[in-house]
Amino acid sequence: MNKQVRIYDTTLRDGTQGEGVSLSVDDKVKIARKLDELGVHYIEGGWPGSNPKDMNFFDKVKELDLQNSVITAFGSTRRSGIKASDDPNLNRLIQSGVKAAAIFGKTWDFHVTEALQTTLEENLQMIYDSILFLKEQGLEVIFDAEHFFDGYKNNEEYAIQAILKAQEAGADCITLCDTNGGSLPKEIEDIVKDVKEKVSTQVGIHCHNDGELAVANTLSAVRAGASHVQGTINGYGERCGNANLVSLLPNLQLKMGYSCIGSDPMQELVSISKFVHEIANQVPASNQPFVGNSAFAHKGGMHVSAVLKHPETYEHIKPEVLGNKRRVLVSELSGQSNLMFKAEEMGLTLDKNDPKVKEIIEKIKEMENLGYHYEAAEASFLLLVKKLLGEDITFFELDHFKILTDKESSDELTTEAVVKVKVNEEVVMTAAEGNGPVNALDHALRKALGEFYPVIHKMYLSDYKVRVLDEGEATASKVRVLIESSDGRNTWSTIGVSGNIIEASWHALVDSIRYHFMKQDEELEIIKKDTVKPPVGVNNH
Ligand SMILES: CC(=O)SCCNC(=O)CCNC(=O)[C@H](O)C(C)(C)COP(=O)(O)OP(=O)(O)OC[C@H]1O[C@@H](n2cnc3c(N)ncnc32)[C@H](O)[C@@H]1OP(=O)(O)O
Ligand SMILES: CC(=O)C(=O)O
Repeated sequence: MNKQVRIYDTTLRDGTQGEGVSLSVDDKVKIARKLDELGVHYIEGGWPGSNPKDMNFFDKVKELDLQNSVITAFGSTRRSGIKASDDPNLNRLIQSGVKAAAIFGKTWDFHVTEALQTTLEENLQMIYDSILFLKEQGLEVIFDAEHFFDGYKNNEEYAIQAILKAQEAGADCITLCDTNGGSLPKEIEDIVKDVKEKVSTQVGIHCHNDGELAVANTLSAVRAGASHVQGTINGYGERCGNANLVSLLPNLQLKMGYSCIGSDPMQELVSISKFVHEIANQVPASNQPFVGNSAFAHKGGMHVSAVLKHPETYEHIKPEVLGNKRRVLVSELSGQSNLMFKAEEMGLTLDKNDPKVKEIIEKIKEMENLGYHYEAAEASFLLLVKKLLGEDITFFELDHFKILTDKESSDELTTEAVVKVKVNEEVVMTAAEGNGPVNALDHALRKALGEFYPVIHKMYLSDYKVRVLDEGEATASKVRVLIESSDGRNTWSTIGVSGNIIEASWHALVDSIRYHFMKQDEELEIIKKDTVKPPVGVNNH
């Protein structure tokens, strides 16, 4: 049996009801294009009766040549006491030019009397009239039965009456909504089963995540017979969000065997999740299931040892099928397996039985005890390993540096750094200004080294983070400095730890520069082997 589930994405409507999420029309169009590539069946674009931006979206999206998705507009049943044909909201749904509309209506008696402040009978009539009106205009109509599960638990007879009204009016799909997000998977499953016995129309599910069960509840509804699934990319949505489609899709398709989207688009899940986070200006959670950076990151030595033998020992699914990848972290919790994996990844030849392996692991643990955190600074980790293996990755040595910060009466704060370094037995001293001590040091060091290694000008610092390690010591605390650097193509992270923030920054800075020189050196070797001229500015020291 080919089990099918229709995927209904509401990132552009319910997703934008999430705090901090605001999308421009262009953002919405870009996301719609991606969702179509992903192969969702419906894209709910917004509420045309709510604001001009959403109406604008429906105009713009017509220009896209969508291949897979039907654009849907959202609205509500007519206002109480007026004709459906006179309701501005319903009319805007038609004016938006969509082929499908989703309207929500009340199915919980409490909401009818308290929120709508109308009679139970009038609400049923509102549902009926609104759906009929849209059907008469030739639209496919999805009825979102708002608060259905709470309604069913409080007044089952009325909740069922409400959805039967929607069916009678010709709704194409009745979506049962756990609007307050408080239901449990077993309740959802039992209620959906009961509904499936009572209605012949397609049943859908729309769950909120207030009990952190939106995905589980949605899967329970599907088990009970729901075949239309609503959710949002990354789970954005009102309050705690909606069912996360990024988790639902692999669960439904790869674990439960439902056909939702193709297997090729499934491999784009990581990239789509990141794309939407980026456009919505949201910071992705590293531990986001399936697609997060840490979703397949193994840290404990025991885990790494087993994963290297058989990945399925600690992985519930293959990362590649979602476009993700396996990572191994190095820390004080590492064993030799972590080191061997990293060494291979970094192109180092290391024999598992070499006594150096144990020495390196011990050194890592010792350094982490001092406050180093190598999983966040892989470039420093590589330099440490190379040094312990006896490779010369020094490039230059510090003779000394001095920093002078001057606060003038004019309130101007100036910082100067003087750096004396030794390169190939030659001593060079430079001075430079900066907007702070680290910046001044960076400038002075670049001046000093630029003469010997012009490639230094190809790199720049892209991020600088400081963390106080033992807050109890107040200004005498130890600090950890993490520096991220880039050459425009690659980025790398380095670390320094000290009781003095300038010294910690110096260590991180020096590691960053050494790593860059080392990489340029390796690149030069490769280029030389390919008998191509070295890039301009690369020194063969
Ligand atoms: C469960 C969900 O997520 S539903 C979607 C919720 N999303 C949004 O609300 C975002 C978009 N909303 C909006 O832009 C505005 O709320 C609008 C334009 C739709 C309405 O704005 P206003 O007319 O100023 O009304 P307001 O938002 O204060 O109140 C909503 C009104 O709709 C009524 N209403 C609520 N649900 C329904 C319904 N299903 N059918 C008919 N009327 C409804 C309420 O009773 C209330 O009526 P009242 O003004 O007579 O008390
Ligand atoms: C329709 C909808 O968004 C809800 O009931 O949560």
